[in-house]
Amino acid sequence: MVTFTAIPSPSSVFSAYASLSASIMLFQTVLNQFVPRPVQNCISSAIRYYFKPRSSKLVVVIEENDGISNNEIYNAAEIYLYSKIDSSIECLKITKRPKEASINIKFAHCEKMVDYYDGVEVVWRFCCEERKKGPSKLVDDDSGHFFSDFEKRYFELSFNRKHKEKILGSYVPYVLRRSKDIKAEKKVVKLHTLSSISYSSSIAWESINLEHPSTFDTIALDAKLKKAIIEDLDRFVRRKDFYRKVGKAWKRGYLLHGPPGTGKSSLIAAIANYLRFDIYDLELANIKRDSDLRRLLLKTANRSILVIEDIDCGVELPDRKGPSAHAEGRPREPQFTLSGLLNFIDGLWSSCGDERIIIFTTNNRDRLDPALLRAGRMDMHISMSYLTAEGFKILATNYLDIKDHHWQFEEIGELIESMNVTPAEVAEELMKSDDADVSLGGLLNFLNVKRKKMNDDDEDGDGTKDKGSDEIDQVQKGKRLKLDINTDELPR
Ligand SMILES: Nc1ncnc2c1ncn2[C@@H]1O[C@H](COP(=O)(O)OP(=O)(O)OP(=O)(O)O)[C@@H](O)[C@H]1O
Ligand SMILES: [Mg+2]
Repeated sequence: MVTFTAIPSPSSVFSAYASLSASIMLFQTVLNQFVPRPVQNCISSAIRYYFKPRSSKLVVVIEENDGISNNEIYNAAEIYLYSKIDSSIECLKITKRPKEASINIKFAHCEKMVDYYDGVEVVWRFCCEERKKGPSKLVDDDSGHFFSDFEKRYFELSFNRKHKEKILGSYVPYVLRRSKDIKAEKKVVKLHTLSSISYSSSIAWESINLEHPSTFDTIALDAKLKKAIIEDLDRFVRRKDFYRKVGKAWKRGYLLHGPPGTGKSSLIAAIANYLRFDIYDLELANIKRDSDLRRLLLKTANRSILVIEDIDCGVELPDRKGPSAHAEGRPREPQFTLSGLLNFIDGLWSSCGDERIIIFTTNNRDRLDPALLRAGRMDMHISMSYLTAEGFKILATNYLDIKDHHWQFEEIGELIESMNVTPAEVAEELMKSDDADVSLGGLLNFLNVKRKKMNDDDEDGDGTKDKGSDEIDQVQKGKRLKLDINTDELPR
């Protein structure tokens, strides 16, 4: 069977075209004459929208500022992209403020960067335009500094629209997370101490950069104890959801106890440097009232360490039963009390702060109020004690750069094990010369003199060594570094 298809003749095509053009012209004339201008605009943009060829690209604009506050995603993108700058970038600008440790890098002109996430290509474009009208704005640069702003800055993030869910739901949160980590790495750790305000009787926090070089590598500690502390800190910082789930405040308390010069303050600095947490050094002797304590503690920031050194002798704390009697028999003003401190630790601050560490130090744990020692208050009791032969090797590596075994190590190690010598004493000897042989010779001499003095004292006295506390008893029995963890309190 044969079928015939009718092919339109050129004249019929031309006449159809002519009639279509005539209809469009008629439609335009009607539109111009009878329809108001705003409605005309709406109709034409709707027509353009429906007949425009569809692009597969989706562009997301991330402005620096929404007119009121900074855009967190913009700041995060800035930090994230600077960490990925490659040779394609032609011009950058750098800044550094006096209190910052490292330089800040920023794009100077419009730039384009390509990134890949889970196999998907994303293109970032940094755009920077001069503001056309209006006064320049004051902009907070995310570090508490304000500057006048003549430019409008934004990022354009473009990708294939079929990956919209992946990019907005997972890539953008990833950029936010990465920027937080990069910021934490760069963060300058601050030490906040109390100072009195000249025009009033109150006291306030004052901060300086913590330039204490102590780290877990430089601190002479029993390897197991060091590992346990690091693991405890790591567990603590990653357990946000756990603390929320069990309804516990996200805080952790450590009690460091041990003789002077055994590294309690150095360990605090090592913890702060490890976590990049600020330290708030609370000197109890400066605090007069509970209300001052509350005010100061409320001013401390999250991700910080509150330190109370020498808790046993910083201040005579009235006990928890209330005001004690004054020397003249009059009741003492109910001012700063131990219960105020403990209430705060247990309650007030716990409920309004996140990622807080509290560290108490003491030279003598036996002298502490039992209220401070009861289970659950301090999560970990860390005993810092006299130097061991193993600890000495860490100090020798740090101070003298001796990596391998030195011929004097054995003799020094044996002497150290046989007496109570603090890391501070040994560190001081090791600092006396750059020459390892000279330093170690000096240390050996120091240890021998100390040993002889100890023997002489023993002969003069009742034949026992000067122990003074239980802790030293444990040292004599070879338990040099002890770690008690209140295991009930440990999140698993
Ligand atoms: N365990 C240690 N590892 C490395 N260095 C140490 C250690 N202990 C002490 N030092 C050295 O001794 C100095 C004094 O130590 P640190 O101030 O940390 O002792 P402390 O236990 O806090 O003493 P105090 O009870 O008197 O406050 C430190 O600056 C450090 O150089
Ligand atoms: Mg100290």
